[in-house]
Amino acid sequence: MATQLKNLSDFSHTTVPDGSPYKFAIAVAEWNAEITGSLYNGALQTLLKHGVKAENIISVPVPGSFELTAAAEILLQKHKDLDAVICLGCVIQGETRHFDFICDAVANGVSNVGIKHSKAVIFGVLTTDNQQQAIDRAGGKHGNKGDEAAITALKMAELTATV
Ligand SMILES: Nc1c(NC[C@H](O)[C@H](O)[C@H](O)CO)[nH]c(=O)[nH]c1=O
Ligand SMILES: CC(=O)[C@@H](O)COP(=O)(O)O
Repeated sequence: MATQLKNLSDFSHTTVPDGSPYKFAIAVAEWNAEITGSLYNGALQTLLKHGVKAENIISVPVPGSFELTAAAEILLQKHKDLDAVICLGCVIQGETRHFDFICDAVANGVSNVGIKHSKAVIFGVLTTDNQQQAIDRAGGKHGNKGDEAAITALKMAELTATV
């Protein structure tokens, strides 16, 4: 379903687990900081709203979305008690194919890190044609992808703990 047909922050249709037992890390890219800052605030507030203790949330900045894969690997290596890692970024198409390489690298990279560690690594990265599309998905008319990423992390933490 395209984002235009749903709101990234509407979870009234689903049950969200209690987050109090779980520990999360949030890695945030500094590129497009005005966007990623909104994603981070959305993810953080959503985790806290659903019972995650502030002391159980590790937040780390990385230079760009390409570095999110390395951050997820480092965090899961150093913090064995993490239940999930949320990766937040915003990649906006420029004049060259650099966009394609970054998006492919991050999507495949964070997926592979999660599989390697048997922990959920959440792909909370906006990959947009332009700035307005990013604004619309970082607290704008389509909601906040950071909220969605946090809800996904909570659900996957419960799955990992209960299967
Ligand atoms: N153009 C964007 C970037 N580019 C930087 C890369 O992510 C990376 O930091 C660099 O290639 C060095 O390894 N990053 C974003 O997150 N968003 C962009 O739009
Ligand atoms: C996604 C990017 O790296 C991109 O914004 C960089 O812009 P350009 O492709 O014009 O160099």
